[in-house]
Amino acid sequence: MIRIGQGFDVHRFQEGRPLILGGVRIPHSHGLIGHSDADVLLHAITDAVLGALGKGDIGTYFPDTDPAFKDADSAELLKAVWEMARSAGYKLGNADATIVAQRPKMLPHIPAMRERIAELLEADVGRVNIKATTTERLGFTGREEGIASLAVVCLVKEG
Ligand SMILES: Nc1ccn([C@@H]2O[C@H](COP(=O)(O)O)[C@@H](O)[C@H]2O)c(=O)n1
Ligand SMILES: C[C@@]1(CO)OP(=O)(O)OP(=O)(O)OC[C@H]1O
Repeated sequence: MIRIGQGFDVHRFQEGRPLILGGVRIPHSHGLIGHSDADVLLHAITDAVLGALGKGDIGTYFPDTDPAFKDADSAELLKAVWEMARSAGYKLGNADATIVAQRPKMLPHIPAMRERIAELLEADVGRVNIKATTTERLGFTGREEGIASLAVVCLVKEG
């Protein structure tokens, strides 16, 4: 059995916040704000896993009104969702994601993000691909107001 899910998320920049993407701290003047640590890449991947499972979205399980998830480590949220996939008998086929950001340059940080995401999804790093693009200074990402991420996840189960 093969199941596919997609995810999309956006978070706003604020000066002086830590920037955490794909579970990796990235040096930058601004970080993202949210109820959690605002890891927009892990949120998109979490939603893609839930989409593949047909189990709703990240806010269904971790509401942004619940103080329990204030400043939550998004890696822990993805781990909990991955446990749902694993207990249903799925393994990662592959994950592919795009970070939409004018700055900072993501390329130097992508190997570390791939390693961390592969670890969270209990898969070889070759099954995880992360890309980055600017929007050529157009729109909210181009104005550096925030970062968007998109993700697709394919889950596979024997039989
Ligand atoms: N924040 C970003 C954005 C892009 N990259 C890398 O640059 C390449 C060219 O980006 P364009 O938006 O001009 O197509 C892109 O393919 C990425 O490799 C990046 O590292 N960080
Ligand atoms: C992760 C959660 C929960 O802390 O909060 P945020 O960091 O605001 O992220 P978002 O992608 O807006 O929605 C999911 C939330 O429920």
